Amino acid sequence: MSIIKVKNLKKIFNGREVLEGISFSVEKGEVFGFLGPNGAGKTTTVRCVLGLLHPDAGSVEVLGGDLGTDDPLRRRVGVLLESNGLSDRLTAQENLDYFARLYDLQNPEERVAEMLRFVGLEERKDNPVGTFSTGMKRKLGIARAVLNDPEVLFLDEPSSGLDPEAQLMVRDLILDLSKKEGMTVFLNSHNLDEVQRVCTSVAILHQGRIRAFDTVERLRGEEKGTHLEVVLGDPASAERASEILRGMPGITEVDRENESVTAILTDGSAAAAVRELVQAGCAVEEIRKVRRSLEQIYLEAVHQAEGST
Ligand SMILES: Nc1ncnc2c1ncn2[C@@H]1O[C@H](COP(=O)(O)OP(=O)(O)OP(=O)(O)O)[C@@H](O)[C@H]1O
Repeated sequence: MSIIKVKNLKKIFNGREVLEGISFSVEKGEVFGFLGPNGAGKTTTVRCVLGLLHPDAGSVEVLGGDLGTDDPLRRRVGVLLESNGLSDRLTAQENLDYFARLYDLQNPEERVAEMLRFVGLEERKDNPVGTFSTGMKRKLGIARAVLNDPEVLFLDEPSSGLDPEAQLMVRDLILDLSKKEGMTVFLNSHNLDEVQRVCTSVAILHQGRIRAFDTVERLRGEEKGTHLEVVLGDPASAERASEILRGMPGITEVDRENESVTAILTDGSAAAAVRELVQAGCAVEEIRKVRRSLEQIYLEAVHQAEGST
């Protein structure tokens, strides 16, 4: 079931098409990463999805409706944009109490206590937020965004400006929300490592067009099998090894570059393949399983797009 559906979305600013008819969807329970270089149109897309900006063409649906016009629907959505939406003068508890009243929660005290625990801030609940570190403020911002137990959560650059430890805490919170609470998460981020670790699907936007949109697993080619790289002692040995691998069942997409041979293992074990190479007299120096990183995929998509414009 699609929680977010974007179809042929167009947005024009000052006569310039900033979004050129983009389409993507986010399924229930997914953590979706929305990627793209500066100025690609990510914020514009998110503002259209949240109903803060009116598209020039196309359609946007969140939980089957329009967030721009449907008040009850907005209560089923959590949003954490650049600012954490907190008052520095109030304590952590007072901040959440305020939003609990705003959302008209049924058991506000319980829910606020639960959320302070969830983000690990119960011991600091009586301190003014102005005394908090950037990481603590971000965690409280996430607690604020999920206070009303939303079905879908929008996060804009949740780890920007955070040190590695705080980034890790934010990442764990996102994974907890997705795995334990079954929340659908829309993550707008430049942090490819974070996206690779938490997202199940991604879209890459570049100059107002979607250049890639798929599950992380498929983009990394993992559904095809295990990607292997075999390093041999010399190019001749590598050529011989690639011929042998090409003739083996359960191995596809064999490619050689200098002393290195890459292949995809669709069936059988890497050890059995290496045994055959060694028995045939190939000087195998190293074998490793390789995974395409999201960074490679991202850079390829962006460079391809730049080459085609
Ligand atoms: N209100 C506006 N009026 C005119 N142009 C705008 C407006 N908002 C955005 N733009 C332009 O639209 C393009 C896309 O901007 P957007 O902020 O959506 O990009 P982004 O992908 O979010 O970038 P970043 O990663 O830097 O935040 C940019 O060229 C920007 O200058």
